[in-house]
Amino acid sequence: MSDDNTPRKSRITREEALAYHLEPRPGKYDIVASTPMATQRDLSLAYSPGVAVPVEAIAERPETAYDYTVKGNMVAVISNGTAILGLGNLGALASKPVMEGKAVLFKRFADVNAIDIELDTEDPDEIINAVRLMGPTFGGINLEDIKAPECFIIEQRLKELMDIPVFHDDQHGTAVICAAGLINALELSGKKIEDVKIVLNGAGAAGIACLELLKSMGARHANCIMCDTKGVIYQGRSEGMNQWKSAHAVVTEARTLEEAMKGADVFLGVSAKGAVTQDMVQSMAENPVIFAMANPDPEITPEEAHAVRPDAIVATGRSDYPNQVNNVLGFPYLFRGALDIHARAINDEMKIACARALAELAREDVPDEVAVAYGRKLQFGRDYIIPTPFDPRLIHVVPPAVAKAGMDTGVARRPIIDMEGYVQSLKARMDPTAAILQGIHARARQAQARMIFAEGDDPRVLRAAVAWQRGGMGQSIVVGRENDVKDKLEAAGLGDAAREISVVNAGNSRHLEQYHETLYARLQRKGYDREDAVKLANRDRHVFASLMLAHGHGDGLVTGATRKNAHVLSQIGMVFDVTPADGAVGITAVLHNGRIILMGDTLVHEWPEAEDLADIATRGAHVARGLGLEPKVAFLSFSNFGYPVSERAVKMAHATEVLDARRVDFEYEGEMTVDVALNPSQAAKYPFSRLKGPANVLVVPARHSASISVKLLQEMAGATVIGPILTGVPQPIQICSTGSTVNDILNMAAIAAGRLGQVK
Ligand SMILES: NC(=O)C1=CN([C@@H]2O[C@H](COP(=O)(O)OP(=O)(O)OC[C@H]3O[C@@H](n4cnc5c(N)ncnc54)[C@H](OP(=O)(O)O)[C@@H]3O)[C@@H](O)[C@H]2O)C=CC1
Ligand SMILES: CC(=O)C(=O)O
Ligand SMILES: [Mg+2]
Repeated sequence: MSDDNTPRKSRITREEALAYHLEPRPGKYDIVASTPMATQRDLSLAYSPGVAVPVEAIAERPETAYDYTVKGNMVAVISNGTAILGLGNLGALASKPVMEGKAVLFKRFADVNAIDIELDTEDPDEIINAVRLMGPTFGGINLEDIKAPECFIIEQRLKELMDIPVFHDDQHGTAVICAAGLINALELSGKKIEDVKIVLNGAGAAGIACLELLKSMGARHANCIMCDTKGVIYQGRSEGMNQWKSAHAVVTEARTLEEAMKGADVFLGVSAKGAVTQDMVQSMAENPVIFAMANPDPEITPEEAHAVRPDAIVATGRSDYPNQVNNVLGFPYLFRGALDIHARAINDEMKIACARALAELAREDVPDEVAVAYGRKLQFGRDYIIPTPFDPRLIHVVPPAVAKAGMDTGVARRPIIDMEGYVQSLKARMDPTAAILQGIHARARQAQARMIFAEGDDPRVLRAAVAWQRGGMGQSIVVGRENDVKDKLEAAGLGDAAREISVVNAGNSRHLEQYHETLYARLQRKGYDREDAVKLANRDRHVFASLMLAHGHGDGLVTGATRKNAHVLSQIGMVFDVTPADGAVGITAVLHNGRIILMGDTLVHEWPEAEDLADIATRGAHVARGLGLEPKVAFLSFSNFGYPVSERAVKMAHATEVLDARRVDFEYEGEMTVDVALNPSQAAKYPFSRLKGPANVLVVPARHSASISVKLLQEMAGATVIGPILTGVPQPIQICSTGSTVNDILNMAAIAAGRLGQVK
């Protein structure tokens, strides 16, 4: 956490942004089948002849399309690229990264399936026709980054033509979030919407919609001045006008933004980077509210605004400043609520319900996990006027408010009867694994560790080290040769990072003598003379990095991306006690399809006995708790509770007896097969089992079975694998695998920094 209660700014580079879109596959999403298509029977059901049955059912009763197809959870994100963020008209193709991004946000935040469709035309009639014809496919249409005034015509006409919600996000999504933020900002500055003087810059899609919504909430027409590239929109102006702008023209002497800003209480920017100067901000009324919402760069930065007006409440559209007023807080949840009532439209009442729900949520006590994720205490106030996008409450607070408003105003085809049940179902929609990864990174960010990256000769490691430091996670210390690190950073397009991260090696370390002494003291009775120890410390980066950690010249260590686990562990063992006898255990987290399991031992014990298996279970339970899971341990084998009989299975059953004697405080059971451990219907055959629910910690008989299982899940199912997490030792050391990506290395660094595996 930073001392000044503001988040650390994370910088991203051009190269990082391109790499994010390039890897692991071009683009940002895949489409995944929700049914298996494995057998001849599946084929007959999913396709011919079985598919004829739902076809006929839908032809007879069209509303059953919501039951038999993906329509009811499917939204089209449609653009022609004429107003891509604040970048202007860059065309349909160039808008695709933004539209794919919106599709991913729909999925990530509200479990709505969305697909991007870029239409290569600026002709409103062509767009209207294309979208109208797509109607049967989707439960809703999200128009995006289509410029004004064409967007108004397109949306209005499609609303008339289509029987599903048509929603231009830049208009109404932005207006809703702006309204939510403004309700709270005005509350904090002690002003009323009826009284405030509002200046809005940008008379396009977002601007017109924002002002309309605010007026419907009480803002007075005469108090609102709208500006565009030609200045103030006053009554009688003829240049650059259209009917939508005219509706907001006022009688005023002001002709420029600068003149309009004098004495204004509120500035709303949905125009372009840098459109507002410090002088303009300076001239505003007391306790001014400034929402500089242009993306990716605001009209004025919070630093610039605060420098001249410390009393200002400032928001931007970006995620790296406090108060992110961005439509990402709206569209996922508005559509979730609308889809769940099979809505015909998203109307004003639903939008206002969304704005009020967001405004109210920001005033509530913020759960610890959100505070941790943002690395600072979030409390309703000038730096927290609106919930943050990663707030896990949004999914079950906002859609019910939207759905209820839709039901009350008659747009629901299928009203929700059991609202409480609906709230529970929304909670269950969210993939807990995302929250777990977020938690790992949040805890690490809070620790602000000086992370030692031992393998500075590897470009992946260097990119991870740069991302660690630039991402505000802490300081990066790279072990490597200065010139080599510099060259490799340059080759990765990160040349300027060479000055930012520390590069340490035996040649430039001030502590080399100390390291030699420590290593010699440790190894002298293991057949090493002083010269051996000196050479080892100087030449082996795993040993050198471990010595740095041992002397407190770093707070955590990540290595293993370039050499096999077993080798790396034995080199670390030159400095630290990391053998099975010392209590070390490797636990791997496997994340897939919204589930997480922890598997052990994947690193240290080759062939564990019953006592070792009990240790592994205990360490697995410790890691589970560190991740916020209540541990349920299953000892796995090929048999269930004694049948078929085998020496190998018996040792797994004995492990439960060891835990009985130790009186541990977590659930465990065994031996059992993996399906009985994970599948409640299989588990039901053993009603005496002490596990209440599916296991989440799987203890396997030996390291080879652990390795086979993890790699099989990774290769066959595409599971995300984190680990092996080295646990049971006091030092925050984590060992990656040779196939690690930059993200995998960052995850391991975060685990080390958060001391997830460490024993107290
Ligand atoms: N934070 C958020 O959630 C959102 C932010 N936005 C941001 O709002 C901005 C506008 O988007 P959108 O409404 O879709 O685009 P449009 O193209 O529909 O409208 C742009 C408007 O801004 C005006 N404008 C452009 N540059 C200036 C300037 N320097 N000074 C004054 N007015 C200017 C244009 O004036 P004229 O009419 O004279 O051409 C036009 O009225 C973008 O930066 C976008 O990123 C948009 C949606 C959501
Ligand atoms: C956030 C958004 O939709 C925009 O800037 O266009
Ligand atoms: Mg947009």
